[in-house]
Amino acid sequence: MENEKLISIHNLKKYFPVKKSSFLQKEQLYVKANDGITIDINRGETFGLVGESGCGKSTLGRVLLQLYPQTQGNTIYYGKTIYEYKPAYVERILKNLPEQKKKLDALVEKAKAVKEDETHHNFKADDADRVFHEIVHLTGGLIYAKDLAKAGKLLLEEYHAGCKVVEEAAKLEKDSANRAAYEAAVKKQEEIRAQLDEMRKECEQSDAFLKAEQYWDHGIDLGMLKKEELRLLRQDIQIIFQDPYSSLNPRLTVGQLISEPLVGHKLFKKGSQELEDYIIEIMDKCGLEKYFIHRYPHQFSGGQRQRIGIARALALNPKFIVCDEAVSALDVSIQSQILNLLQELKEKENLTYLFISHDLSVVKYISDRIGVMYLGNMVESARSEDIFKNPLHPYTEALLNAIPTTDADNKELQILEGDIPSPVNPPKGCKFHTRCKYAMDICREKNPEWVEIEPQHFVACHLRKK
Ligand SMILES: Nc1ncnc2c1ncn2[C@@H]1O[C@H](COP(=O)(O)OP(=O)(O)OP(=O)(O)O)[C@@H](O)[C@H]1O
Repeated sequence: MENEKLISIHNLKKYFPVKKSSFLQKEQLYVKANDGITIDINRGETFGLVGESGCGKSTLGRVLLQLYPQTQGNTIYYGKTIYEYKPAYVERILKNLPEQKKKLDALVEKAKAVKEDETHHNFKADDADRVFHEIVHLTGGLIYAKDLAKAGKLLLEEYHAGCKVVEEAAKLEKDSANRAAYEAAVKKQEEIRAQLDEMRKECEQSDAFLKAEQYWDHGIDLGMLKKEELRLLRQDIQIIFQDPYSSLNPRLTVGQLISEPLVGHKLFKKGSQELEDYIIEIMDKCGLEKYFIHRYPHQFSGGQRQRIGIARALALNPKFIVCDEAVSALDVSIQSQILNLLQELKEKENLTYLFISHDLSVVKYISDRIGVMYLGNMVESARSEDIFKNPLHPYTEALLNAIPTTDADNKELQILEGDIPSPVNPPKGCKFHTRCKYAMDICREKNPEWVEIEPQHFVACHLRKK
């Protein structure tokens, strides 16, 4: 199923435990680096992520790649379907649907019994929500079917039929004589889907059913993957770091640096001519001369080193790249060259970027949409031009006012009076209220909801009610 989303993040949380200060300290404290982020990233777009240092941008980038395991929430990846990828969790859930539902119901009951603590956290509610999403992406509304064992069995048949379609399609690509087998596989899947539709009609068309129904798709829940499954999927999802000095192994030549992930993923044989040809092709795409192949990172300038980092990520033919402050360490003139290269590659290679930067003028230049983060939360997101023309969150407004007018001034954002509160013990209510000039009583009490005020323009602020 085609989906314009490439990644869908739901209630994503990443908490880092803080080391206890003494053995008398009972409560485990956490740095709430990401504290409930819900956002979609669409195919082919550059999603810019801005906010002051420490607001959790890098953490979000790393959690998306599952370099850090997520504490809560769901990250669904649509670059491949479950039929193509066959992650083990699909069978585990569908084979045991009645038990899965029981587990979910128990979590929902527990969540109801827990009162939110003063920092508005109900961890049981998070558990229930996560497990709900883990299941409904596979079942849709059939999670509420009367005969769950039967629903699970049929969904599993549909899944196997879908996997068969993928296999036959691959054979067809190699051999046109396989058309009949392919068509038979498609027909079988359609028949099972028709039976599933019948089952759906038999369910009570309640709000809960309809809510679950909207999630039925064939994306991959990254948080559910086993280590080895994740390793394979990393081909699709790459990262480029800020500091090309420390992210490149100084003992390896450019050729070795680019070939390392290719050999690791068994795409090429070490030392083969094909590999060398491919590396030169990638280097060329990234503006690196062929004869650089035997040089070491220290023999290059910062901009060239960043090109090596880009080539390394690009070599695996990824679909999605997190660019984490990818140009922040470079001189302004070099920055624009690297930004142009990224832009060019995005179009040629059909890439999607999450572009993390503390510098709004850079983000403005490259992004289709922008998300603004404050203390672990997304406070606003919209199309780039709407963020600049019509900022709805007071924090976004302050960020925009702080864009330096002389572009030589590329310093960390120091935009508002007052310190950023601690992410270990953030302010109650809206986390921004301690620095907001419009703060009202409700802002000190209640966390504002994330609402869509205009198409594609989301904000979490009590001033903006729909
Ligand atoms: N591995 C870690 N262990 C413990 N705390 C961490 C870890 N990584 C990040 N943090 C904390 O999480 C919060 C968010 O950090 P993060 O690096 O994601 O912010 P950022 O917006 O990218 O800022 P910067 O641009 O300064 O890196 C910070 O308080 C940081 O100290």
